[in-house]
Amino acid sequence: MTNQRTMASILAIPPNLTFLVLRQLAASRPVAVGVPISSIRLFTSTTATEARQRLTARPALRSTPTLSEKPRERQSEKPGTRQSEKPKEKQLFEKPKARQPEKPKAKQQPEKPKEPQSEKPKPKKKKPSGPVEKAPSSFSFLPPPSNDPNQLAIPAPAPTPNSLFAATHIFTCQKPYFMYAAPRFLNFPVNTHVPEVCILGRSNVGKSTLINALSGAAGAAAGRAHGLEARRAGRAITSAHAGSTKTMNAYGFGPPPKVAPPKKEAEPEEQGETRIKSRSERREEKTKFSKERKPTNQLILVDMPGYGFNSQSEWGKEIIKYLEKRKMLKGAVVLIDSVAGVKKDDRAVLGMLRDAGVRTTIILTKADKIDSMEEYHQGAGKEREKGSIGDMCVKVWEELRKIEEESLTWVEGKGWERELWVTGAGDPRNAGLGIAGARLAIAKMAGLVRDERALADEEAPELGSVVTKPAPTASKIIPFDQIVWATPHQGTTNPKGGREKASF
Ligand SMILES: Nc1nc2c(ncn2[C@@H]2O[C@H](COP(=O)(O)OP(=O)(O)OP(=O)(O)O)[C@@H](O)[C@H]2O)c(=O)[nH]1
Ligand SMILES: [Mg+2]
Repeated sequence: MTNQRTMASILAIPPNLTFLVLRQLAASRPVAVGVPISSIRLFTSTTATEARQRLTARPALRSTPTLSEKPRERQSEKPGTRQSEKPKEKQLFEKPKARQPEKPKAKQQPEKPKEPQSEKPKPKKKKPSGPVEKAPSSFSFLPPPSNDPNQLAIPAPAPTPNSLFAATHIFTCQKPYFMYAAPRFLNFPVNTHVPEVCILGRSNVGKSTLINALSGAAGAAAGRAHGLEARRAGRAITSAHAGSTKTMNAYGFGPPPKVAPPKKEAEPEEQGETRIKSRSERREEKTKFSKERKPTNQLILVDMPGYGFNSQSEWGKEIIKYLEKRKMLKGAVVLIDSVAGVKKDDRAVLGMLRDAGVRTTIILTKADKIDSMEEYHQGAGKEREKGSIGDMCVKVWEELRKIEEESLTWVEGKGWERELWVTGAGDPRNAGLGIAGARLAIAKMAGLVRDERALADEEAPELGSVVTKPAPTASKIIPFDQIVWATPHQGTTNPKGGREKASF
């Protein structure tokens, strides 16, 4: 019986203390217990397993916390303040349930100021500090008459909307297409149908930026075209570092022209000729009929590597070959920095164009670097400031006239265009400054668009200034024979017999 009672009392003892209790019992009742040790061990082991089962069963009854609940517990519990760690007394005195609702109040308070914050994103957009005036889409100057004592540049009359629209359509009706990059002239694919215009200028003058602006990239976007993304969009890669364009890169604009496939000419043997063809003739013939691809675009612009700083002499040699040999080359656009003006390298390239007999148009770039839009217009006024765009135009004409002295054909109005076009292709403030005009200048040179203004820039005036009359209709062009030339200090006589004053 005593053994049974002992065992019963042991049952109520926690399992971790059974061994100690048994030792105490053995010490207090050394003889009377009389329980074999093996049975005690067995008993203790069974109670331990039962107790373990109970302990393990308790957590199983609890619902396992979800992922969303876990962070809540962590947020509410500060380190060292877990409820399980707190003494029971504290848990009793504390009234967490009553205080807990105060926390959401603290959360609600910051929510109120958030609403007005979300309503005020606009103050971040600061208005540009620069002028708000709208940039002219076409901006060009004509040279003053030789007898003008002031020798001021004359703002050219605005092109007709028809011709501006036609030129803009070519460049923007579809995405530009990056056709190829040719490191050497030999790498150029054969082209017998699509007119080409090349863009020349010193390194960093803004050639690639202008090409992007022509295709519709606005302002800063035109001057920040980098990497594969720009390539995929058909854009020219630009950089603030000189010498970024290292190959002759061709870009296609406008839809493909409708051209009939080239027909093979009759063989000389068939015509009874026995002449043996030279190697270059055979190669040309072979490429002409077998390798020329179907035209993809209406117009090709070739972005040339810049000359001057960071350039390579090899590029110059290849460019000269291109200018001399490319059959579909309709003209060259030479870009000149509005601030820097004509440099030694520019003179050398203009001389190259003169020698190769390539028709040339000058476009002034970075005109936005002149402080305000007012100064553009002051270029033509009598109270103009020094260093205005008008002064720059006068200097450019002087240079061109010096260069043309060595040629009989490459002359004002024939070899080079008298009208100077002013642009700010990469201007972040006045996006698109003069870009529509530049499109017209290029499309006109390529023979794709007619300039409908009553200008006679084919020939330089010998005496006085050119009289231009507003065209009665947008499409009518006054023939060269009908243009009336003004004599110095006199009015002009129009064909109808009346007298009219020289315009400008
Ligand atoms: N402010 C202003 N910056 C321009 C303009 N045009 C070009 N730029 C900047 O001038 C830098 C050179 O432009 P690019 O178009 O890469 O010059 P590039 O002539 O092609 O230069 P290379 O390829 O090195 O021969 C870029 O950082 C352009 O953002 C402009 O009209 N106005
Ligand atoms: Mg470039």
